[in-house]
Amino acid sequence: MKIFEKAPAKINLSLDVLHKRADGYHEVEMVMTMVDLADRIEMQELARDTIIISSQAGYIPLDEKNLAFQAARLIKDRYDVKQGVYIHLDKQIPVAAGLAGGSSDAAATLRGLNRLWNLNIPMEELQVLGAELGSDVPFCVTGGTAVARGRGEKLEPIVSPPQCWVILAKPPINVSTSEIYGKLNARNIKHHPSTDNVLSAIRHKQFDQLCGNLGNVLEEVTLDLYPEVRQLKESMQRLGADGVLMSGSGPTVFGLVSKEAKVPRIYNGLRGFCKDVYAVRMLT
Ligand SMILES: C[C@@](CO)(OP(=O)(O)O)[C@H](O)COP(=O)(O)OP(=O)(O)OC[C@H]1O[C@@H](n2ccc(N)nc2=O)[C@H](O)[C@@H]1O
Ligand SMILES: Nc1ncnc2c1ncn2[C@@H]1O[C@H](COP(=O)(O)OP(=O)(O)O)[C@@H](O)[C@H]1O
Repeated sequence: MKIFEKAPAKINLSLDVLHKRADGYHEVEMVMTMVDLADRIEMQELARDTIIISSQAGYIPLDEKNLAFQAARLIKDRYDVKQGVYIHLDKQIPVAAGLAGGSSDAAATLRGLNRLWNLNIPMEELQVLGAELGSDVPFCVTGGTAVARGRGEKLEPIVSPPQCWVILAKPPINVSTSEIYGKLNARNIKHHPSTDNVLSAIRHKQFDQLCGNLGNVLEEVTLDLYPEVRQLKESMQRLGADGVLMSGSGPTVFGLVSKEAKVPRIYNGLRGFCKDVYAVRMLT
């Protein structure tokens, strides 16, 4: 049997760091949502006890370093599954972008194999498994819109943000999440976003309020290290996006746009100097 799962990209509408923990992780408070840019994952049963990964993308690992491989191995080990699986990743989400492409592939693999092997694992249990693979995986298991706390695994689902266009632009650099967290001085953050204001704007479907309250403390680090990300943010603002923010640890910058008529100008303006530009909808 063969099944398919979609693995959408996430964006962080706000990302606050409360403090650095004794285990080295950072205690976060983030508002996360999914956008309509997704990898497509095909999973096919194999009688042999093996995990095989393939992808059309030449730039991701296809061995045990792949997060989809790790997800398959985890579920096989934990539930004593003797069959194998062939997993093909049709990558559409740019890699190491701050869009959780790998985490979403891992989450989709957990959901897919749960179906393929009729394991009937509840979603909450899949999220607990996902946390072993990465901090963003539990959110990606259920998707939607949520506040994430802890190191990202404590989730509180909330209503969808007001519908709008999301323009994503990734400059041609790779950013390491651990390097960015490593360079953050959690005791000396200049500007904390207000999670409450972001949540209130979402609950009351106030688009302008949402745009005015977007904030990400990791921008302080990434924008200083990579001036091209700061330039990209400024370009997106100049081209007329209503709210602009870096997603996660970067380097992708997203712009929220309410009027469809404004989208082509921003998209084409960015394409002039950035290859990876996408105009997508928020997933509601
Ligand atoms: C920054 C965020 C925001 O959504 O996303 P990305 O930029 O990666 O998409 C996440 O917090 C990233 O989640 P994820 O990419 O799953 O991180 P992990 O694999 O768990 O951790 C990678 C490294 O980041 C650091 N890390 C991660 C999460 C956290 N709350 N505190 C940390 O300090 C740790 O150094 C860890 O070794
Ligand atoms: N299925 C996968 N898709 C993308 N990247 C993957 C995957 N599996 C492992 N990786 C590795 O994970 C790292 C982070 O990739 P990704 O999840 O796309 O970025 P981010 O955490 O910034 O959102 C990259 O170095 C990449 O090589």
